[in-house]
Amino acid sequence: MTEKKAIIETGWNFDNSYARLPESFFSRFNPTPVRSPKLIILNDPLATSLGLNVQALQSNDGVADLAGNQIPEGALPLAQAYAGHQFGHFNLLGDGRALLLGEQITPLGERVDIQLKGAGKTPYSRRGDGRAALGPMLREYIISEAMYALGIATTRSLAVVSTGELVIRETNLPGAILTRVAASHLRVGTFQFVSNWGTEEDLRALADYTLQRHFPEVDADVNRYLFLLQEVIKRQAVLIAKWQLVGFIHGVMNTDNMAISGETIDYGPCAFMDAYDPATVFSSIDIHGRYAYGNQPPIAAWNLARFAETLLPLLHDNKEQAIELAQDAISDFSALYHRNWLKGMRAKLGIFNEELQDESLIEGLLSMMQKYGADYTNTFRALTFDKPEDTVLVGTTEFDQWHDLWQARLGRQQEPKDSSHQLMRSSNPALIPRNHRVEDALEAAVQQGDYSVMERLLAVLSNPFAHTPEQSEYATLPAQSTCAYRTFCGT
Ligand SMILES: Nc1ncnc2c1ncn2[C@@H]1O[C@H](COP(=O)(O)OP(=O)(O)OP(=O)(O)O)[C@@H](O)[C@H]1O
Repeated sequence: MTEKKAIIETGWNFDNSYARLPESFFSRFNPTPVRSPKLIILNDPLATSLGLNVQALQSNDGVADLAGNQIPEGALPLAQAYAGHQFGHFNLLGDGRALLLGEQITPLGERVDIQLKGAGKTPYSRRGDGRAALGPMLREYIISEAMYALGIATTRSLAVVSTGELVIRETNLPGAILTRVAASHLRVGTFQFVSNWGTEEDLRALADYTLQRHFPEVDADVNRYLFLLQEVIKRQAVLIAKWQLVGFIHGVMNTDNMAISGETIDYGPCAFMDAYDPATVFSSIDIHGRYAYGNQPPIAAWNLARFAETLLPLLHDNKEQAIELAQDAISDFSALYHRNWLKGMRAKLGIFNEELQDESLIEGLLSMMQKYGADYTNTFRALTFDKPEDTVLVGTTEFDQWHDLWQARLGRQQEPKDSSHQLMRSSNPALIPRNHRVEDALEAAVQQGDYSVMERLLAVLSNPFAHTPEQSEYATLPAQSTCAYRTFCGT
């Protein structure tokens, strides 16, 4: 009897709804094969939840899929066209180094984009090489997965494959491809592209597609395009509030990096704030602080206004009335954002009910943190565990006074102290991806080929609210302040 070798199916289950949109929205294009692909990291739980077989993905065939060296059955690779305001300047862009393989239909019936980032040149590459370097792709993997564990809507990372080829940047760097998973890659910039270069029919097709994909609950008797605008605004209000609450700085909030789904997208120059300061900027290219921590909410509103402009022809036949509808919707953003932020801040301080003075209590703490350069994450953590001695604020009379006010505030609510502690524990992460920890992990990986540092970091980051001793170790600040820390994008 001859033994049959069992073939394990990878589990790709593609549908390609985006490819059914007007042809001008994208370019069908295949990935450019790479010399010697090697699997660096695979996200096993994510693969399983997508209906993919981990063992099959680890095999030569699986790695060839993730490297773009072969096209999985049912995939229809394409580069999406989009435009965007980059630092306020409008440009025609598009996937210059990413290719959408297709939409994976998961065992739960959900539809997610599977995209290879760094898969080679596309018609939108302009002068770029279509490639990505290993360090930045691992960085995207680490931070996006940390954001997911923090409960923040985000694109996810399925795998990183090294290519065996070098990419030429300031120096030669090892190349890599990231497999990104997203609810979709529809961006504010996608609408800007169609609004500028398409017909009204194209715009309606895009808006209808987006509604069907992300907001299928839309009622038949409402203005569906106004509903789309309002829902996108709501999702962004939730998202940006969550960023602010954990001290996340995106770094490059261009309109092409604002996802219609409400997920965080593009982990280029992002980083987490250490000492609390609204003016914090990490990105080396953000010279004027346009995307500083404290500017993120108004910048989100600005981006949403650009989104609203694209929808004007669909909102109402009468231009004036369309503008009025759009303006009303946009003006809701700051109140929506503020409500989400305040709710989150109350939770961070163990407060369940609402009092008018809560905001001044919160502002009081934040301004003390700013004055004394207190670490944002660790201060809330210290308060969570009644360990104010762990913050630099202790010893100042301002802090003692503030602490009394806070305790009195907690005393005025009906909840037992234990419940407040529970709420704080689940609202204040024990740790965030500290810049120096991320850099250490990347250095070991890229310079020495040692992935163990990154794997340990990913393990502690996967459960940020556990408050274990190991996490405390990872929460320590670097010996020197990281204020001078700079991130770079476009690699
Ligand atoms: N090496 C490259 N080759 C070709 N195009 C590139 C390259 N790097 C960036 N681009 C393109 O430049 C534009 C802006 O780059 P940005 O760094 O914001 O995007 P990205 O990180 O490649 O993609 P995404 O926003 O999908 O995460 C995008 O259109 C992107 O495709």
